[in-house]
Amino acid sequence: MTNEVFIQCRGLSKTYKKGETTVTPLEALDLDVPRGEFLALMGPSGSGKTTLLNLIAGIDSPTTGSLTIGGRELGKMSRGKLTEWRSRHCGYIFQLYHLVPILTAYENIELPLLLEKELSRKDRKEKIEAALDLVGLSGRADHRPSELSGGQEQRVAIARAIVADPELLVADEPTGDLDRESAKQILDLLQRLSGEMGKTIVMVTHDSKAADAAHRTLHLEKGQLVDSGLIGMDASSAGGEI
Ligand SMILES: Nc1ncnc2c1ncn2[C@@H]1O[C@H](COP(=O)(O)OP(=O)(O)OP(=O)(O)O)[C@@H](O)[C@H]1O
Repeated sequence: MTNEVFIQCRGLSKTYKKGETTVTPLEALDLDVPRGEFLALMGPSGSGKTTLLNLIAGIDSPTTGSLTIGGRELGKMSRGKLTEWRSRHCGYIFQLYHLVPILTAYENIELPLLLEKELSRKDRKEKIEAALDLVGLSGRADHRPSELSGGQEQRVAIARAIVADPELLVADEPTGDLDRESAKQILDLLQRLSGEMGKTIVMVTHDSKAADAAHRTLHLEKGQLVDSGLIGMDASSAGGEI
């Protein structure tokens, strides 16, 4: 982990209006995430975890406040620019993998690379094989999702998330549907991705054992952080080692 703040949220809020009702899943949130940190977010159902994750991943835009990632202000980007930013800089890992069932592991991992027109078939092959090797599934390239275990499917999904080499990975309950042993393999992999490859990882989880794999755990309640999300201000109560 470095001292450089990679993700910075200041006064970050998200509001949805449905008819007469206004819902505010996130309210005036301040958060610093250093480059290379593996951060876990916990909190009760409806506390705003997925909303925060989707803002950080550039899937949704904040209503007010600022969100800067790698020096770029995401809140000011148009929809098109945000989509372009996301495809280059952020890999998303879902609880239920979201693999395409009719494609093989190799073809699923290839999907994000098809957006990069300048990459040749050979370049793609090298990257896909490296990603398969990293997640320990080199022998399963030709298998479809239905021929893989849940843990293997999640490893293919992680290979797909990292194949284009984004600096940031967001994971929404990546171990939520897995047994202990498969969950441990996924968490070990995420630790390696931050520790050895310098990826910044933000992971939502309900499982405190999964959160233990992260450098730091923050808790959300009613759209606000219970612990300070700022580095150096309250590191002890944040449970972090930074
Ligand atoms: N698109 C939307 N329109 C209206 N309300 C929304 C929308 N997205 C989220 N919300 C509301 O925002 C609140 C926070 O939702 P969010 O999904 O971020 O919570 P969560 O902490 O991830 O919950 P869970 O652990 O159950 O996944 C909820 O009350 C939810 O109903």
